[in-house]
Amino acid sequence: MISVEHLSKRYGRHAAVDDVSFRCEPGTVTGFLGPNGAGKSTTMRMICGLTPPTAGRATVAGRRYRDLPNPGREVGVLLDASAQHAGRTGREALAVAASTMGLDRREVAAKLDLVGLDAAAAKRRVRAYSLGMRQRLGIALALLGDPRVLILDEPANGLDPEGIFWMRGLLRDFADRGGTVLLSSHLLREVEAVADRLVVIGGGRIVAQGDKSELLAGGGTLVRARDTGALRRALDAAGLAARDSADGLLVPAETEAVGQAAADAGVALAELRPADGRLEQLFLTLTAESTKETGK
Ligand SMILES: Nc1ncnc2c1ncn2[C@@H]1O[C@H](COP(=O)(O)OP(=O)(O)OP(=O)(O)O)[C@@H](O)[C@H]1O
Repeated sequence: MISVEHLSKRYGRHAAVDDVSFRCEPGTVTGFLGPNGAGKSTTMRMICGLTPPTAGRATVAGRRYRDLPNPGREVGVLLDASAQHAGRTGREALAVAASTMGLDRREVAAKLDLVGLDAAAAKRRVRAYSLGMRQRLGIALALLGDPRVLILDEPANGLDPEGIFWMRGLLRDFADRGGTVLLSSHLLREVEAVADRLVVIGGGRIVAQGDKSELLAGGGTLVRARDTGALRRALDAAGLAARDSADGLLVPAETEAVGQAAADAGVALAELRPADGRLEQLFLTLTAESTKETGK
């Protein structure tokens, strides 16, 4: 369990994080979502005791991070995969951490295996690792002490599509066995695929939080046919109001009702899907604003 209560961080006059509160429960993956510069890393660093908050408090498993007697056994952290000691081999990096935590050396081999770093990769120095390999090593380090909580900042960065798929499975499995996961991303689709809950941050403030399905619902249905006129008449006949959108017709109804109306009228569809909901719209606006501000 992670609890964040009214956390704020100011740098001079700039509020990097402003009165942020949320909780992450056991058995769930919480996606911490926000555009670049929104305050995700600063919040995570405060949870892990690396940045002192200006106000507020964060606890992991009921205690402040720095009060945990053996933090690596309680919470696995991956904040910056490129911050690992470049001169060590992957195996050495894990062995050093295992000895600090008082773990059996066998854990090193088990975790290398779990994250898919083979014997040859384990013998190479970290400076020769790709970003994807560093992420895998970082995840191995986070999992080393078999913690019940994982805090991962942009763990999908640098992973290839197969790696991203693998990581989603790993995090889902971790949560399904009762673990608590907090992971950040600046990409909605990336966290949407694995998260149960979403916390959305923009300009240092929480702008939305809740169950993923609730936050993503409510957009209606997007439908497209080659014969738009026939589709419009079919929807009319079924009593469904439709309006034009850039991608087709937008209908404030479930996909099933829209598909049925088209089928009843014998209209062939080219596309039928839930339309982007409020969260997508909100997130697009946030991202556009941050791009304007930062020029990124
Ligand atoms: N040490 C610091 N000194 C001054 N300003 C900082 C510092 N660390 C972060 N900031 C500022 O705080 C804001 C939030 O940054 P943060 O890194 O937490 O955002 P983020 O959501 O993690 O984005 P990114 O994905 O780009 O890292 C930004 O405006 C950033 O410039």
